[in-house]
Amino acid sequence: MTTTPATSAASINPAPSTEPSTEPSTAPETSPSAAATGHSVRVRGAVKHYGATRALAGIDLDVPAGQFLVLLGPSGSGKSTLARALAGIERLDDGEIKLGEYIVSTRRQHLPPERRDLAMVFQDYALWPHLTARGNVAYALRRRKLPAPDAARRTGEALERVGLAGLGERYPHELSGGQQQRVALARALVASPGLLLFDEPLSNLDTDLRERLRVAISTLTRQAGTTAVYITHDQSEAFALADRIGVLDSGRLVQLAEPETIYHRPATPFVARFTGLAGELTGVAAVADPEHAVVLVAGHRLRARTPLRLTEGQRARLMVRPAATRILDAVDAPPDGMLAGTVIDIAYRGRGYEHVVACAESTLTAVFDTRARRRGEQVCVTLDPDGCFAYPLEDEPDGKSPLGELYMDANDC
Ligand SMILES: Nc1ncnc2c1ncn2[C@@H]1O[C@H](COP(=O)(O)OP(=O)(O)OP(=O)(O)O)[C@@H](O)[C@H]1O
Repeated sequence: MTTTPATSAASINPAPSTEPSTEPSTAPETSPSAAATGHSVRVRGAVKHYGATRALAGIDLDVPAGQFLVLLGPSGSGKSTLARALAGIERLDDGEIKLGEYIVSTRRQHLPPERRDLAMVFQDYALWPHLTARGNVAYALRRRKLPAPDAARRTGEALERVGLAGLGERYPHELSGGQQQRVALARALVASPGLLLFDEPLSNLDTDLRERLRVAISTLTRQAGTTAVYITHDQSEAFALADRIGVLDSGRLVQLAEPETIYHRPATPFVARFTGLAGELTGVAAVADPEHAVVLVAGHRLRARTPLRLTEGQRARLMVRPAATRILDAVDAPPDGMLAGTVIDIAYRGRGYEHVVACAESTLTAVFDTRARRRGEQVCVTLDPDGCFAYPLEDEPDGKSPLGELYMDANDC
């Protein structure tokens, strides 16, 4: 099979702004035509080591053309390495990457970034400091060999699409961080690449800007019909953007699914934790079938989903989504599905209050009520079985036991 995208219009972004102020030499373009739609992405057995560190431990991944995939994982899980391997910035030790019809990486062959018909948006914008906003965007069309009026028109349109029509003549140092990232987005979109790679593009921006630029990335990428692979460690960003989410843990893809599936059926305790919990409880499975279990927690019977096989009598960890919790007035003997607890903290969230509640020798955070409870108040917490997941306690791969820990970021989902 050939390894060259014969009709590709290579357009990886220029080097970061720390580079000398000369434009890098680039391979001649194979065709001036733009990709009409995105490329499919196929990764098989991708392995990458840095010395003794295994950054990618055999990744298999398929992204259909035009889909928006978010790779979600903690620091060091291999997200950037995978994105850089897709871009061609890193060489794989083993495995294969196919973009559209063309194999671009194998153990022996490696197509350079500028011939992969993709563009990348980085956390630090990576704009040329010596070029204006317009110049930076136009740079991505340099190898299209378009007539000058066409290139100028497309550059102007791209700046307009990202809301920077009036700022084209400014240099990067004359733009805010959000505006610089909009330039980077326009530069990525202008050449209509087959694949857009985003490496934590919103990390340097404040909350309001993040939200607005996230919407711009979501809408403009989808309008362009481009395939997107977006890297983040922020679960709320992942749920908001993705058609599908791939969760990475220690160089492995541990779940790849629609956001709804990741949220309602996290495949492992790691996925559940990393996608937002109010807290964790331990108990013993009293009743278990393939889909659900009743777990006895401090004498209370709590129903939960069972993403992994759980047998009766087995010790279980019950993981609770924030949205599955609700606070009620205390009752003498809480019925099944409820726990008695004590409010230890309260946070105002506009639409109501989130409470931290000590119960069953653990702590649940982000327990919602429209009215504020008092610190020290005795309450009941109801747990919706659809937002609770019971896993065998001894099957946890990381062996962590975060009972009693507070889940500070659990309010995002
Ligand atoms: N150039 C390098 N040299 C040595 N080790 C590296 C290099 N790049 C990455 N690693 C290691 O490979 C592993 C995966 O790193 P990678 O940057 O892909 O993770 P990540 O999920 O993107 O993390 P972050 O969110 O912090 O950027 C980590 O253990 C990291 O320390």
